Amino acid sequence: MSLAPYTAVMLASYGGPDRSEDVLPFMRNATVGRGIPDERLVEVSQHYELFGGRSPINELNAALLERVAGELTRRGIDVPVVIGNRNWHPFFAETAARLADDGHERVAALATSAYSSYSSCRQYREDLDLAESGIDGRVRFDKVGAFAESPKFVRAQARAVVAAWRELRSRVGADAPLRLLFVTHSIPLAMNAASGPGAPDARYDAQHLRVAAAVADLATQELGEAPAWELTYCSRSGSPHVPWLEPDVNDRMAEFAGSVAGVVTAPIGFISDHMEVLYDLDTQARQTAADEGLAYQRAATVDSDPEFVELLVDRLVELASVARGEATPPAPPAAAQAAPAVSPARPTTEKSPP
Ligand SMILES: CC1=C(CCC(=O)O)c2cc3nc(cc4[nH]c(cc5[nH]c(cc1n2)c(C)c5CCC(=O)O)c(CCC(=O)O)c4C)C(CCC(=O)O)=C3C
Ligand SMILES: [Fe+2]
Repeated sequence: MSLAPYTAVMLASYGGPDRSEDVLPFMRNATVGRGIPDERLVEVSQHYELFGGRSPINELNAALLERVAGELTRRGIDVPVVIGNRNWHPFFAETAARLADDGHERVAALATSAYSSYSSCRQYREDLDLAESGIDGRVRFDKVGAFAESPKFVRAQARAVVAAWRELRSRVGADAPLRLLFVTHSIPLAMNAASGPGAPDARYDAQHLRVAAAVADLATQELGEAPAWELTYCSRSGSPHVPWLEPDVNDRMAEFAGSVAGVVTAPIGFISDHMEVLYDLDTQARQTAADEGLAYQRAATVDSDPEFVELLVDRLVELASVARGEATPPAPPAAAQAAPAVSPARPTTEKSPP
């Protein structure tokens, strides 16, 4: 198997600080031009300080990189896999320069964001473009697209949900009412509306709702009970006057107090135990649960699930065959096809809603 025309892979991630002095500069990079108030940056710095002034993201990416490289090798593909980040060292530009010096001209970029939105997708493309022009186009990056809506991703999430649900059940008993809260990163409503290729169902929240429904279906088959689930959000930032996706996972949990015995949170918006998972879920939401008298279990992220790593490498191989002209680009999610931005003439057999 081959990854031609690509001679290298860059794991393209968010980046994060490794020491206290770097926390604020990192956050200023991440939010430049975004109107995020300084109070919010100071508050989020404290989340990093709780964990020694460092983000877990760099070690997680290093380990993921090894697994991706291992899976490529297993398939007989021998290319270097390197890391590049949007907001901290090694920046895309630094890695791009190294790749160019090593003689690479076409590189496959694999972003660590599973969904499509400005922050998780287009901004990566824009920053890759900047890195390319910074080295006079000596390296060209092609980027793997959003991959959340694929069976391997859904199955990996479902395995994590099933394990967490069983764990919680064993603590609270067979009849206790439980809830399953899928959690993702909140984004501004305007960014949500602009996500995906333009169809209403391509919005960021709709992508998550489809993944959540598919995960819940699989988990139901496995568990023999149907968890009552909903989608909630974490990490709202920005000015209080700008609307972001809601409800916040903590607010929702507070509403359960008295009627629900426990909750499983499933961080489907994060591929590994990023700071949002360690702080927003394992620290803050866990505390909210304790305050509200709810039993609490957080489902694992898909990070080390072998099928997740397979999926990433499938997507790299697919990107390469598209670049070679042997395959057509992957179709957008089914729902996006069903509701194109510009409606074609409606078939006359279509039923109108009641
Ligand atoms: C959709 C999305 C993902 C998921 C997709 C993906 O994974 O890419 C994500 C991931 C991440 N976000 C991260 C960190 C931060 N995000 C911030 C700010 C923001 N995120 C946003 C969105 C997202 N963010 C948005 C709309 C903002 C407001 C500023 C803006 O409009 O762009 C800020 C500034 C402080 C604050 O405002 O909270 C920080 C520090 C880290 C690293 C964590 C670690 O260190 O482990 C990761 C993986
Ligand atoms: Fe973020």
